[in-house]
Amino acid sequence: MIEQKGILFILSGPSGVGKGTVREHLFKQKTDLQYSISMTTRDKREGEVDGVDYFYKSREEFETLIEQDELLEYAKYVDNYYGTPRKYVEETLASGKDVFLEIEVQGAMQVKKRFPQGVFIFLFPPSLDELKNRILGRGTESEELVLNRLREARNEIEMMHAYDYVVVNDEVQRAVDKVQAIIASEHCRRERIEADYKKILEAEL
Ligand SMILES: Nc1nc2c(ncn2[C@@H]2O[C@H](COP(=O)(O)OP(=O)(O)O)[C@@H](O)[C@H]2O)c(=O)[nH]1
Ligand SMILES: Nc1ncnc2c1ncn2[C@@H]1O[C@H](COP(=O)(O)OP(=O)(O)O)[C@@H](O)[C@H]1O
Repeated sequence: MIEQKGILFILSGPSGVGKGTVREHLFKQKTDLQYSISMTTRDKREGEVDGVDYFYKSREEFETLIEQDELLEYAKYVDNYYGTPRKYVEETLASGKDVFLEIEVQGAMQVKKRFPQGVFIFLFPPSLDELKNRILGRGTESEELVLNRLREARNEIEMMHAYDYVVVNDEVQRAVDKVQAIIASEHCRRERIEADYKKILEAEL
C-alpha cells in the first residue's frame, strides 16, 4: 500500500439525511479537497454527467472492477452497485492532497477496515420523522421504498459508534460549517503529530 500523506475524510449516514446536499455546499466553498467520483451501475439521471457525478458502468464492467481489486470499497444499494476507485484515492493521498468520500454506511465500514486512520463523519437526521419527510420530499421513492429505507436507517444509525464525529443536519449551512471545522481541526491534529515526530527525530541525532 502507498504511504498516506493527505487526509481521507468520509461523510456517511442514512439515505435521505442530506449527504449529497451537504457535500455540494461544502465543495462550493472549499477547493482544496479532492472529491472522489464513484463508480455506479445505476442509470444516469437527467442533468448528470459521466465522469462528473459518477462513472457509469455496466454490471459486468463493475464486477470486473471488483475482481481486479480496483475498488477501495463497494456496496449494493437498492439493486445497484456503488464503489470508490482505489487507485485514485491512494494516489491522491500519496501526493499530499486530502480526499473526500460521500458514501453509504456499508461502504464506509469497509473503508474503516482499510484506512482506519481516515476521518469518519456521520451525518445524523434531526429526527426520524424529519428523515421520512426528506426522503418523501425528494420524491424519488415509492411509499414502500421509503419504509424500507427508514427501516435500513435504524440499522445504519446503530453503526454511528464506529464514527469519529456526528454532525446533525438540521440546517444545511450549519452542518457544512461543522464539517469545515472538523477538517480544520484534523489539520491541526496532523500538524501536532508531525511536530512531535520531528522532535523525536531531532532528539535522536
Ligand atoms: N458505498 C458507496 N456508496 C456510495 C458511493 N457513491 C455514492 N454512494 C451512496 O449511494 C447512495 C445512493 O446514491 P444515489 O443513487 O446517487 O442517490 P441519492 O444520493 O440518494 O440521490 C447514497 O447514499 C450515496 O451516498 C460509493 O462509491 N460507495
Ligand atoms: N438540512 C436540511 N434541511 C431540509 N432539507 C434538507 C436538508 N438537507 C437535505 N435536505 C433535503 O433532503 C432530501 C435528501 O437529501 P440528499 O442530499 O439527497 O440525501 P442523501 O444524499 O443523504 O440521500 C433532499 O430533498 C434535500 O434537498
